[in-house]
Parts: sequence; structure tokens; C-alpha cells
Amino acid sequence: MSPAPGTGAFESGLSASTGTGEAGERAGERGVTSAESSALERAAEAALRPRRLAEFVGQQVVREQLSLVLDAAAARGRAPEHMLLSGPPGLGKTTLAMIIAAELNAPLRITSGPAVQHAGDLAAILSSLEEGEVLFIDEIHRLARPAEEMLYMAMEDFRVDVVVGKGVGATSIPLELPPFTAVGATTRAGLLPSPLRDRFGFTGHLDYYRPAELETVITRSAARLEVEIDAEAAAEIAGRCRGTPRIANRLLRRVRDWSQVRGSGRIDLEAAHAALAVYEVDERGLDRLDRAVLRALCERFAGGPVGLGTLAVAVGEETETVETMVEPFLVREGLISRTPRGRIATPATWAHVGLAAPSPGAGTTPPLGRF
Ligand SMILES: Nc1ncnc2c1ncn2[C@@H]1O[C@H](COP(=O)(O)OP(=O)(O)OP(=O)(O)O)[C@@H](O)[C@H]1O
Repeated sequence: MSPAPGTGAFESGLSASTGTGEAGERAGERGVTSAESSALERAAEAALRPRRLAEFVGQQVVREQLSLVLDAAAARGRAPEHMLLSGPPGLGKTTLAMIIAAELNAPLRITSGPAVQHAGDLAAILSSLEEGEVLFIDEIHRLARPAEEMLYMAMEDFRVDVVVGKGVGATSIPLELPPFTAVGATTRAGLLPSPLRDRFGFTGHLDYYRPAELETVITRSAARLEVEIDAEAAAEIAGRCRGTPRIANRLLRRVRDWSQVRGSGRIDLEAAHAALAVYEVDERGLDRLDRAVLRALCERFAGGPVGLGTLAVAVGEETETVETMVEPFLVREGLISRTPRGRIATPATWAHVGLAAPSPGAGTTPPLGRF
């Protein structure tokens, strides 16, 4: 799963995207390999994943549209059209793909763009599909071009031409496919070429969740984890999980740890505050790296403008890390502004780091380009 843009890599190990950060961190202590810790993380996530559309919280418009597509297909006794789900990481694209298969009572085949590097890889998957099967392609924007072009015909005509042999001796064999439903998921919808995007009959975009919706996610997950949680504790966690159910569930599991090891076993407001302090997640959901970026912007560069590369170096991170895993959330929160001359602090930035903004015209740093 690609690193998650828009959700900070919590330095305390609460990586909001792949989960390997936190689990990897703890794995190091326990001697578990990072691969095993990722598997642990995925298993923990899977245990909390909603299984039916009725259990899927929020995203009202997408749910209504999807429900209509599924009901109409069921009424006609046909496989529904292909579907594309887009949106930032951790918001429920994979969950919805699994729900679609469950609601259709259809087998689900899961693959991803990075896993399909050759047309032959895709031909092997397509040729083994059962009638009505749901083929979920995560990170579909990362499909290799030859595979992507094969997918066009497969989605349009339920047919692929498989080339056998090489050079002058090569022959193309048409392969008829059973009707299937492709479900693509992407965090970068803009990268999809229009021939591919146009082949999806339904496109749903998932957006960040409201705190009340996240409270519901947290409360339901706590019930699944068989841990009692006070409403105000659920609200506290919901306010700090960056609008993202994946992070909500992860913070809930960490607060549950604290409550079971240092508290009464029940999640109350005290346990929530204490655990979130241990993981250095502040009241707006920022973690240490987020705050380090804001402090560097204010203290080292007088609020900017400063180039992204320079800012990344100042906090000891790769430019890519800051750009994809820290900045989107800070921009969304109004804590960083992107300008052609570089990144600049906003009044909210100065307030968040507890510093007074310099008076206008005071010595500002000349714009430093990106490395
Ligand atoms: N609407 C929702 N209601 C309840 N839980 C949800 C919802 N959306 C996501 N979750 C929870 O968040 C976790 C992550 O969701 P999911 O894996 O579907 O995100 P994603 O968008 O596919 O992320 P990525 O882009 O990183 O693959 C799931 O395991 C699930 O438990």
C-alpha cells in the first residue's frame, strides 16, 4: 500500500498509512520482522472492517449511488458495471470493494497496480475469473501501461488478445472472458488516463469524515474489540484522527492498550488523554513530525517562504515524506500555505507553535528553491 499522503507518519510509530511505522516500531522491540508486523497491522485492520453497506459509516452520497447500482444490477440479474473508488488513504476504498462483493454475494479477487507489471500477469488473472466475480485492483493508477491497455478491452468487451511467442512467430489468441466487475481504487485519480477512467460506469470519491461519523466508527470498533468506551473519550479520539477511519481505529487500539495496561480497562477521557499524550498526538491530530515542520518553518525560516526541500532537510526528512505524508494534512488544516515562492506560515501556524508572528516586513527569509 503506498505511503499515505495526507496522513502524518506519526514519529511515535503511529504511521497512518501502511501501519508498518507503529507496528514496525513495536516489532523492533519484540523482534518481529517488519513483514510480520505489517501482517499484524493488516489483521488488526481487517478485524474492524465493516462487512456490509449498512455498517459502512458516512459517505452518504457514495453509499446511495452505490446502493442504486447494486440494486439495479441485482434486479436485472447482471453483473454491475465497473466501478472506480478514489480518495485519500484510509477512507474506505478497499472496505467498499469488499462490501460490493459481499452485497453481490460474488467471489472477490484482489490485486494491485504494482503487483501487475506485465500484460501476462493480468491475462493470467482475467482468464481465471469466474462469472460475476469482482476483481479489485488497488492503486490502479500504478498499473504498467501494457497491462492497462489489456484491461481496456477486458472491461469493454470481456475479451483479451493474448500474444503467444515472440517476433515473427508471435500469434495473438483471442480469449473470451466471463462477465466480471472491475473495482479500481486510487489515491491519484488524476493520473488515470481517460481511456481507462471512461470504462468505469460508476465513480465514487471518498472524502474525509466528520468527527461525529468518526465517533460512530470508534464506538463500533470498540464494541468489536469488546472494550467499553465513554462517549467523551470517543469524541476526543475522533477529534484527533485527521478525518480518517484508519487512524481512528489505530488510535483506538493504542488507547485500549493504555487503558488495559495502565488504566481500568475501560476507555474513559483520562485514558484517552494519557494515551494520546504518550503517542504525542495533539488536540488537532498533529504528531511530532508535523509539529517539527511547523516549528522549523517559523523558527528557522521566519515563517517562509521556504522551498519544500529546504524545509525537509531542516527536519531531517526526505522531501517526498514531507510532501506526501505531512503537508496535505497541514494544508487542509490551514497550518501551511503553498505559494509559488515556497511554503509559508499562516497566522494559525504561529498560534499552533506558540510563537508571535513577526511584524510585516520584518526580515523574512529569501525564497529558497527546492533541491
Ligand atoms: N466508512 C467506514 N466505516 C467504518 N470503518 C471504516 C470506514 N472506512 C474505513 N474504515 C476502516 O478504516 C480502515 C481502512 O480502510 P480502507 O483500507 O478501506 O482504506 P483505503 O481507502 O482502501 O486505504 P488505502 O488507500 O491506503 O488503501 C478499514 O480497515 C476500516 O476498518
